[in-house]
Amino acid sequence: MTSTEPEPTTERTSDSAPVAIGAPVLTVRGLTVEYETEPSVRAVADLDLVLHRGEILGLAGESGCGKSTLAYALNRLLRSPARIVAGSVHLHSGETDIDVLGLTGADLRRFRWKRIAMVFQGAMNALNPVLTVRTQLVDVLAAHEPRTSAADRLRRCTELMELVGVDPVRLGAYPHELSGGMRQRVMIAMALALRPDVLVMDEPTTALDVVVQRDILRELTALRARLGFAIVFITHDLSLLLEISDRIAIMYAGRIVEQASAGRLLTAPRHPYTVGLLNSFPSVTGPRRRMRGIPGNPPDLSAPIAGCAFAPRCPYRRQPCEEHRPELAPGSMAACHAYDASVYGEDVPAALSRGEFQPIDTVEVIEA
Ligand SMILES: Nc1ncnc2c1ncn2[C@@H]1O[C@H](COP(=O)(O)OP(=O)(O)OP(=O)(O)O)[C@@H](O)[C@H]1O
Repeated sequence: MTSTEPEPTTERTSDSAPVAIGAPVLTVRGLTVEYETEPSVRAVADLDLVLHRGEILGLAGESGCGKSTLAYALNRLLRSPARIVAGSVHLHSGETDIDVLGLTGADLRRFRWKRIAMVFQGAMNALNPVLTVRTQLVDVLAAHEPRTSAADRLRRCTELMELVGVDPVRLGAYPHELSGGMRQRVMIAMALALRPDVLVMDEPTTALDVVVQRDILRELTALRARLGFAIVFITHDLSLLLEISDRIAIMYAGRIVEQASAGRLLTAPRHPYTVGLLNSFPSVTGPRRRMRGIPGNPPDLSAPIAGCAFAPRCPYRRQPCEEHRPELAPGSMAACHAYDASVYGEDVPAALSRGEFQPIDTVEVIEA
């Protein structure tokens, strides 16, 4: 059992229903994605991830760290110039083990929506403006389950609308007759129409006001408890992820640098980047603290990175950080040399253990 493969647990969700987090449903190994531009951009690098049945995995990181590229790769939705250059993605559904990167043609079309469905950024504007909600939902069902009768499809449309909290009388509405929140709920209904194993959500609620956003997310977590699908939820809003996720993976420069339960991440973050992110937003429930952003910018992913990609912005960097890349090894808590005294040259800095992040110009940076 490694840090990327937690023990199956039973979590309690916001609706108080116990959720069994089960066996792996999606396993990603060594995934590497490049944009073949001039120069090429390595947006996802050697990434490992295990998602469990019924789990909500939050994926956080600053803009440009590769979150969307990863999401699109999982669902085989990447378009040129993006290319998956290495790695594997396997979906485990019952007795079936699907090699996602090996799918082509009709198998690939069947896989999308049916196994992994996606709700992406701005999805609520992706509904066809000249078709009613009913027609669009029926189209998804008819395309993937052609043997069902018209009456069955209509019954299913009503069920789906009820599932996402929209009155089924709205099935006859055109998208412009619905509020943003309702359109987003309809998109979630479409994504759930074929009972997927995994729902990938890329910034699905950022365009909505906070109250509507929270309502939708509360219902979504209740739905996964009832239906048992797993969710990969992507946003740069770490405070939101801490509320809804079972587990959180922090991405930086195309790699996962820390992965932990939401509770552990909040109370005992390990990677200096995670610490920096946590110090960048106000805590609603925790103690008041001075907020500081992380100075500097993420690295240019078109240039080779020697050592730790975060080192130039890290107040705890030492010489080895600039020379060798730290790995998120099985069993390790964070991809950071500070947790390996044999490389770092001293014990974990006390300020890092306390979860403090000080901008580099206000602390003494110790070079080995
Ligand atoms: N079509 C493209 N051609 C070249 N490079 C691209 C392309 N799309 C994305 N990239 C680059 O890939 C890297 C990862 O981008 P990606 O959109 O996956 O990050 P992200 O974390 O999802 O960002 P955001 O939160 O802003 O959506 C960035 O450096 C970006 O500039």
